[in-house]
Amino acid sequence: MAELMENEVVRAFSTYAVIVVVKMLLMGPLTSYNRFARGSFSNEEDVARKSSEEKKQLLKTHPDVERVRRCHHNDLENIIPFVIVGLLYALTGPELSVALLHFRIFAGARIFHTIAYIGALPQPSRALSWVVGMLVTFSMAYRVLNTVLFL
Ligand SMILES: N[C@@H](CCC(=O)N[C@@H](CS)C(=O)NCC(=O)O)C(=O)O
Repeated sequence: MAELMENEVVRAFSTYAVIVVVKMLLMGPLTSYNRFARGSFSNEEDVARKSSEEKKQLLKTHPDVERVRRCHHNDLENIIPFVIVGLLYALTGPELSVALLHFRIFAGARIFHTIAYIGALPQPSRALSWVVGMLVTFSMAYRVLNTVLFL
């Protein structure tokens, strides 16, 4: 493992994988913040100490909370495949400059996707960032299959 970490591409991958995973993890606290700020809870036990009138108000969805949840869900759909495919890609021994280009574009695209989603920026800004991120993962998947295909 320590030897593997001496490989520059693996180190670059680890860096960008952690950046996008931490970004994704932060969607949880952002959801919680919005729940408290907007008064929107989804479980009876979360509002157990409130009066029944308050409970009725608080046990409701709020568009801002749902937006962050959808953004988080979209991260799960895209960042998990990036981490799995990206690790395999890093192990195929690509050129460092090409690998860095993949990792940087993906990280930039996903950070922009979050800004576009949370900030409700006009489309196609979010769609384009999603497509760019997905193309990076497909490009890495192509290289992995091209290198190791064994059916
Ligand atoms: N599961 C996604 C698949 C397609 C997708 O990821 N589209 C991008 C660009 S429009 C997106 O940001 N979708 C919004 C979302 O996943 O909530 C969806 O339901 O939209």
